[in-house]
Amino acid sequence: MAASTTLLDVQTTPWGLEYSIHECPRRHRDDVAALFPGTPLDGMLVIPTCQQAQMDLVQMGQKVEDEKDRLLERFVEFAKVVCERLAAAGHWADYIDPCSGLPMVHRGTNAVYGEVEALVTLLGYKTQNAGCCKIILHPKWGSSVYPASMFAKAPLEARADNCYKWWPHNQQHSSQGTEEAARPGWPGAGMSAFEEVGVAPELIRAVEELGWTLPTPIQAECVPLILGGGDIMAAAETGSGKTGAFALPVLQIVHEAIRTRQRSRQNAPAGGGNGGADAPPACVLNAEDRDSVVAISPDGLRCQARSEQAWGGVRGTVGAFGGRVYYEATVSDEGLCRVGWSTQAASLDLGTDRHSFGFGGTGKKSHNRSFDSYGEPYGLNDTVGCLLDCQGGSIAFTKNGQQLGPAFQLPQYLQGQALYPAICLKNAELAVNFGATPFKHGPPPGFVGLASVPRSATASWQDTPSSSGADRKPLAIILEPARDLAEQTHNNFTAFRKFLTDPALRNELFVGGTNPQAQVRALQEGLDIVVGTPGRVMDFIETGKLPCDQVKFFVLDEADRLLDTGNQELIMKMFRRFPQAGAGVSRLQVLLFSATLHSPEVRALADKICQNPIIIDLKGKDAVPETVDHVLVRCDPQEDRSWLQSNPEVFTDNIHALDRTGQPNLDTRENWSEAVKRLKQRYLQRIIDAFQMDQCLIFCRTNFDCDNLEKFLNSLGGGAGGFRGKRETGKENPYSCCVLAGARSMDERRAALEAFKEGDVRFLICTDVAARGIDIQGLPYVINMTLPDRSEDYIHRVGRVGRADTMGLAISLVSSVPEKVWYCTVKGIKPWLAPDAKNTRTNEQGGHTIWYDEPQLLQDVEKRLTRPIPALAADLSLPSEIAARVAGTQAGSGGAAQYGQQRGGGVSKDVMERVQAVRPAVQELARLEHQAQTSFFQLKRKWAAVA
Ligand SMILES: Nc1ncnc2c1ncn2[C@@H]1O[C@H](COP(=O)(O)OP(=O)(O)OP(=O)(O)O)[C@@H](O)[C@H]1O
Repeated sequence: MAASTTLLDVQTTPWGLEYSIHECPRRHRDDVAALFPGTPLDGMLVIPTCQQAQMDLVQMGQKVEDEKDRLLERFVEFAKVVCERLAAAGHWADYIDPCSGLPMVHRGTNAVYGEVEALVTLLGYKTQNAGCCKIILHPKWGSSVYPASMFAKAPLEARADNCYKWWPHNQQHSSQGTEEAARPGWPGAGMSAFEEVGVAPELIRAVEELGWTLPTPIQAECVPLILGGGDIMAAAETGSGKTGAFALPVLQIVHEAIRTRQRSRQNAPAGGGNGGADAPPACVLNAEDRDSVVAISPDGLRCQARSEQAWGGVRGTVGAFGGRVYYEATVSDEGLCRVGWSTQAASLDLGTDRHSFGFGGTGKKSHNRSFDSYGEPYGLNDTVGCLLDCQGGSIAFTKNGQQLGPAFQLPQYLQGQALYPAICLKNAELAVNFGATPFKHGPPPGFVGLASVPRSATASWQDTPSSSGADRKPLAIILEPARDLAEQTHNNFTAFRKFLTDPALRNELFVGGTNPQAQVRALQEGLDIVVGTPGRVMDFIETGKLPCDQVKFFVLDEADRLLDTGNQELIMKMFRRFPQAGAGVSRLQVLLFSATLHSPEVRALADKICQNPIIIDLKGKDAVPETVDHVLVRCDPQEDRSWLQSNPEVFTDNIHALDRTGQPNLDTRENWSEAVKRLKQRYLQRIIDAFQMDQCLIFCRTNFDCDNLEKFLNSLGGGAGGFRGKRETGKENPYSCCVLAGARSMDERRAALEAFKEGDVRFLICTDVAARGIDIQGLPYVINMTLPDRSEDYIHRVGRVGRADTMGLAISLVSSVPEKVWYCTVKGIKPWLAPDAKNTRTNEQGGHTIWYDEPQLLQDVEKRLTRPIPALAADLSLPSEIAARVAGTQAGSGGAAQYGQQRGGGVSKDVMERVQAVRPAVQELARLEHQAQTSFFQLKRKWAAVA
C-alpha cells in the first residue's frame, strides 16, 4: 500500500483523468533532485495522473501507438493549464513528458522520471513484468492505463482552497460520463478568467454579453468555493459584483443537476426496462446522491472511493416500497465496504442512523450505529445479494448465492417508505447489478431484481410526487430584503441563464404586492430557482404550493438587512423545511452575502444554518468603495434665513402643525426644527442647480417625507404633476422625479425604477427600501435629506454610487439643530395625516416622535468611515481636497463631471491588476505550448519506464 504522505486522495476529473497529490517520498528525493537540478525539494508535491486507455497498452501495433498519442496530448493539455495556474499564483510547477520521461518546463537534465516506480510508491499500485520493462497495473483498468506526472511547490495550507483554482474543473458537482468530457471550455479551448474560476462556457458567454471580461475579486473568491460545495459568508464593498458571485455558481450547479436528471430519464428504456408501462425507471448509482470522495463509472454501475481516511457513500436512483426486491454488489477491489438499503432521509454513511441498514465486509450488520455480528465476512470477488422484503418488512443478505438469514426487521416508522440501494466504501471498489443484466447468483425464490419491480412499487429520486404536479421543483431559494432588490436579482438570473439550454432553466420572482397567479402557474409548470422576499416565499411554502424537498441552495442576500427586518424566526422556519439529510454533493448549501456581515446576529444565524462556512471578508467593516466621495452641507436655520421665503412653497411633515413656527426670532426647539425641514428643501434645489444634476437618488426617512419632496420638486418643475411614464418627457423638466418607497405599489415602484434607470426621469426619491443592492449603472449622485439613524445604512445608501469602479458623490444634508421627526412604533397608523397633541409627543411620552440629533449621527458615520466628511463650500463647490483629486475634468464643473464616469479612463483598477497578474502566465503558456508541440515530433521513446 501507499508509503508516502497523501495530501489529496485519488480524484477523477469529469473527463476521466485520475490524479492525487502527495508529498515527495523520501526514497524518491534523489531521483527528483536529479530531474530538477538546483531546485530545493522543500515543499515539493508529486501529482501522479492516470488515464484509462481503450486498448491494452502492452500490446504492439499502430492502433496502440495512436491511442498513446491521443492520451499524451490530453495529458499535456491538462498539465500545461495546471502548471500555468500555479505559475500565475507564484508557485513553481513542472510536468513530465510521458514519452521521454523528461521535465517540460525546467529543462537541462538528462535524468528520466520513473512513472512506474512512482505509482508503486505513491499509490501502492502493482506492476507486471512485460519482458523488457515493468508495466503498471491499475486497480481498475489493469494495463489499459496511461500514467504521467506533474510536480509543484505550492504551500500545503493552500491545498484545499487552491486546488479548485488550479484545477480546470471542480469535480464535486460534475456529472460523470462522456457528454461532460465533450463540453467545450476545457481542456483545449482558449482559457478566460471566468473559465479559470470554473464558470461554464454558457454562463461566460452571457456575462461577456454584459461586458464583463474578468471576475471581480469577490467573484474570483466565491465562485470556486461554491462550485466546490462549501457554505460561505461573504462580505465585500457595495457594488463589487456580489450578485454574480452567487448567481453564476448557483445557476451552474442547478443546471448540471437538471441535466443529469434529464439524462437519466432519457437513458431509461422507453416504457420501462421491460417494455411494460408499469416497468420502473432504470436504476443506476446516483451521481447526485453521493459523497464527493465516491467516483461512479459512466454506466452508473460501479463505484470507487480511494480515500484511506474517509468513508464515502452513494445511493441508487430508484427505491422500492413494495414487493420482494433484490440487487447484487460484487467487490471488485479490496478495501472496506458496506452494502444495504436506506431511505432518502438517511445519511450516506450507511447503517449509522435510523433510516439505513448495512452489511459490512467484516461480517457485521449495522443500523443506527449499532454494529452486530451477522453472516460471515466477505471480500474481493465476493458477491453480496441485498434482499428487501417490503411485504414482510425485513432485510436480509446472501453471500455468493448462499442465504445468510434475516438481518433486520423494518421498524414501524419505515413501513411503506421507499428504500434505496445504498453502498458505503473506504479505499474500495464495488460493481452493482440491479437486474438489467443477468445476476451472478440470482435472487432467492419470490424475490425479483429491482429492475423488474413494477413502477407502482418504486420511487425515483427525480420524480418525487408534488402537490403542484410539477416535475421540476425548486433547487435554489434566494431571499432578498426588499421587493425591488429581489426583482433585480431575478432579472440578473434571467440574463445569466440565457445560454443554458437543454434544458433551459426556469426562475420566478416571489414578492408581495404582485399577483400570486404568475407564481402559482410557474410552480405548476415546474420551477428551478425562486428569488423573493421572505414573506411571500414563506406564504407559498406554508400553503404547500412551493415544494422545498429538493432545495440545494439557500441564499441570503443582504443577510444583515434580512435579520434587521425581523425575519430571523421566519428564516429558521424556512431552513428547517429544506432537506437536512443530504450529504456530499447533494448537501444543502447555505450562502450568506452582504456588504456588512459583522453583526453578532448574522454570526449567530450562520452558526445555526451553515456548516463550517468559509468567511470571505474582502473589505472588513468599512465597505465603501474608494470611488465614492463624501461631502456634507450643514443646514443652520439660525444662520441661513432662506427658509422664511414663501416661494417656492415647501411641504413638510406636519409634525409641528400644532406648534408656533415660521418665526424668524422665536428661539424654541420646535421653531428651529420646522425651519430646518424647510431649509433642507431649499438646499436641495440649490445643490441640484449647482451640480446641474441629471440623475440623482435622494434618500428620505419616511414614505411621507418622500411624498412631500415629490410635491416640492414637481412644483419646481412648473407644477407639471407627478411623472407618469415616458410620455411625460421627464428629462425636459430639470426637477422631474418619481418615488420608490415601501408605501407605493409594486407596479409603481417597478415603473419608477425603470424610468430612472432609463434616464426618463432625473430624480428618484426613496426610503431605505432602495438602500440595499439596487444597481443603477453609472449613477453619479446620492443625496441624503437626513442621515440614517444607523451608520451601516449610510454605507448601503452611498453604495448606490461608486459601483463597478464608477466615480460617485454622496451629499448629506446635516442639520445643526435638533429636528423632531415621526417615529411610529405602532404598525398601520399614520399620525402625520391627523397630528394631535397626543401623537406628536415623543416616544417616551407615549407619542410617535423622536428628536433627531444629526450632528451625533454624523459622528457615527465618520467613525465608521474613519475620516471626517468635508463640507461643500458656501457656493456649493467641492471641497478643495476632493476638487484637487478630480481636477483635470471640465473647467467650471469643479470636477463634478467626473461623477458617473469610470475611474482611470474606463479601465477598472481591479481589471488592470488582474491583467498584470496573468500576463506572465499567458506568456509562459505560449512558450510551453510551443515546447509541447515540438516534443511530439522529436521524442520517440516509449512511455513505460525501463525496468
Ligand atoms: N465581473 C464583472 N465585470 C464587470 N461588471 C460587473 C462584474 N460583476 C458585476 N458587475 C457590475 O457591477 C455592478 C454591481 O454589481 P452587484 O449589483 O452584483 O453588486 P453588489 O456587490 O451586489 O452590490 P450591493 O452591495 O450594493 O448589493 C452591476 O452593474 C454589475 O453589472
